Amino acid sequence: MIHKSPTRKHMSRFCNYPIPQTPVFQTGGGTFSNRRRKSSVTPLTTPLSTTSVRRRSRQSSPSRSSMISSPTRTSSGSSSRGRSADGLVNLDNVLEGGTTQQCRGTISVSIRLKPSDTNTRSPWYTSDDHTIVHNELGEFWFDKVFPPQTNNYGVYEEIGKPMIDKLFQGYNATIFAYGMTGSGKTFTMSGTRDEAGLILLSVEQIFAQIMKESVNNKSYEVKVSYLEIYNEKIYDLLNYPSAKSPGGAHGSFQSKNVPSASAELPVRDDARHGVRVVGLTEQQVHSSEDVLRKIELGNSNRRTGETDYNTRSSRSHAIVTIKVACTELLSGTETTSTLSLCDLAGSERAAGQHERRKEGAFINKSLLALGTVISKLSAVSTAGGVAAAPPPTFGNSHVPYRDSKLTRILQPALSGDSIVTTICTIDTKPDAMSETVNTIRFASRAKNVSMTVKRNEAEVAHDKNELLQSLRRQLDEQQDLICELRRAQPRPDQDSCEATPLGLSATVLMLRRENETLKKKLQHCERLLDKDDAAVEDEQFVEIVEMLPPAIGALLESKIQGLESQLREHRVYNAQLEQRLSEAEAEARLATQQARAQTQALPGDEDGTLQRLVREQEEELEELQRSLTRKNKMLDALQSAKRLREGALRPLNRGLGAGADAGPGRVAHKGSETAT
Ligand SMILES: Nc1ncnc2c1ncn2[C@@H]1O[C@H](COP(=O)(O)OP(=O)(O)OP(=O)(O)O)[C@@H](O)[C@H]1O
Repeated sequence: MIHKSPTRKHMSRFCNYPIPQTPVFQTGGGTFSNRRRKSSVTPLTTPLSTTSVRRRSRQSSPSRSSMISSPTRTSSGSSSRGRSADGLVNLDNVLEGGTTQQCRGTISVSIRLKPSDTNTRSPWYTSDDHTIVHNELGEFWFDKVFPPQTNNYGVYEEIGKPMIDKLFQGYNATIFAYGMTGSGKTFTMSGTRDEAGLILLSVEQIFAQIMKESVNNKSYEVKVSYLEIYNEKIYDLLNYPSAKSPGGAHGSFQSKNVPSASAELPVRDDARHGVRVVGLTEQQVHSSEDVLRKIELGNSNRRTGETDYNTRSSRSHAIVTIKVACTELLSGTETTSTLSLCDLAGSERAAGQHERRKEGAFINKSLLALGTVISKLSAVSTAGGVAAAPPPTFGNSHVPYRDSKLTRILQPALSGDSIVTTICTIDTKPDAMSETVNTIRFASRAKNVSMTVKRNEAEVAHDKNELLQSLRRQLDEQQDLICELRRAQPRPDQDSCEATPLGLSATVLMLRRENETLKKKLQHCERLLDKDDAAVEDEQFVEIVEMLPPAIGALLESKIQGLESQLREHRVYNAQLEQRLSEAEAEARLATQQARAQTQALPGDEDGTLQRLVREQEEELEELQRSLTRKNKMLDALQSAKRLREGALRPLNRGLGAGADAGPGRVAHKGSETAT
């Protein structure tokens, strides 16, 4: 089957099939076109053409789908068409009992070309969004190919944002950058001062999403951890000992802070949590600025050194993990998902300097281990994918995860605990050819790996007291942070800054809003607690409730109490609003009188200050009036809901022979007297 160009145009941009315009040979996710000539490139240790290249003609056989897992293939038979909102997440939702509990598909793989810094013509170029072409080796097809002019935001939009969406649906997500030294992994993940990278952009999106979701009776807690694997040892980048001695335990690297050997952390298999790094600190964060500060601290601790290709080369693999715990306030259930962002150290040829050579050996060994794991997974996926059955789950015995710390840490993600996206960065200059081809080969294999990813389950994590305490803690922390930010805020004019919110930075305003939301949630929880203790005194009501099945009785009681409680709260709030309104009216009257008097006294008030003052007061008055109207409407709605509820209970009362005396609205409990 040969795809013609019109078909190609109409295929989804996220479709996993290679859709060449000409007959092609295929290597994993990448493809060789039949324009391929005999390669004159020698540095390949294993020629691509002899490893996994298969003739295109075979692809039309049933086994074709096994070579590259199709995102459209699911056990439920659902199609991935219209899945474009998921961006480069190559997975289909699988419906179980009406809800999505897992996804199936493949690792998504993209290639990013580094802009050339020479005038030499590169043999590599992109022919469309999915295809990278080498003059001699031919075409390679991936989920996305980013041409050199793409900026970090463009990359984030395609591969970061969809992962954040999945994170908020309860899935874990992992993004890792792979490529030779100097090809742009750190540039992509961490960015520069002028151009934010995937980490910062993702974190900003997470907090923006939290602000959006918090109004729906949800509370969020975000924690960050940051580790590096240097010479096969794991270190906590956020918890370095303060020892600062250039050229310490690990020789000469540019890091200012040098860890003592005791900082090495062990990795363990834990029956409850799976693979975990023991002793790795998780620090709570409240804003993207907060995360940024921590990442900057971590980066300053990360080992860097100079290589032939990069003056500031990362000599370690670094993994930032952002854990987002969402608590449903009404049910008390908690779902935790994690986003892992990995900036791997770059593969390289042997360096001249001893220290670089030693580091390079460790880096290459662990990247080789990762390559082997990916190859195994790819092979298992290819074999398992022949049948239309779901992809196999990979037992530890098949895949050598234990060959390096990197693969051990990535094991849960690669075994279906997480949605995985990889961005492979390449430098297209001629002397990087061998490493670039290795990267393309790695990417092609990764492209074959099938995954079944489970959504994290909600757990009943807290009783209400714990929840209340946690919210109080969050509130205190928010308030401390606001005070801190206020103190740090430059104040050109002491009075005006305090008096008007316009004097505050956007961050403080955002924190204030967040704080307000938290306060409301706290009050809500306190009310829930009060309700739990409130005794229902009306005998008839108790009798009715006791006759009902316990679950319905409890629900009914809780609903009634909720309504009463809301009604009381709105009454109080209404009274406060009325009070504020009359105060504001009085103030406005006074201000108007003063303004008039002063305008008369100073007919030349050309700057209009007084008029502005009056206008502002009037606007505030109007806003308060609008707010009061809104509250009154809510009060009406609540009262009408209460009437409905009483109406619904009436037949029950009658049925029990108790309604005659009780009458509508007499089902009462502690504190409900004022609520009719
Ligand atoms: N897409 C890009 N656009 C502009 N500059 C880039 C790009 N990619 C990389 N660079 C620049 O190239 C240099 C090396 O990039 P970077 O440090 O990100 O490489 P790396 O792959 O992380 O290398 P290593 O593995 O050695 O740490 C940096 O100066 C970086 O700013």
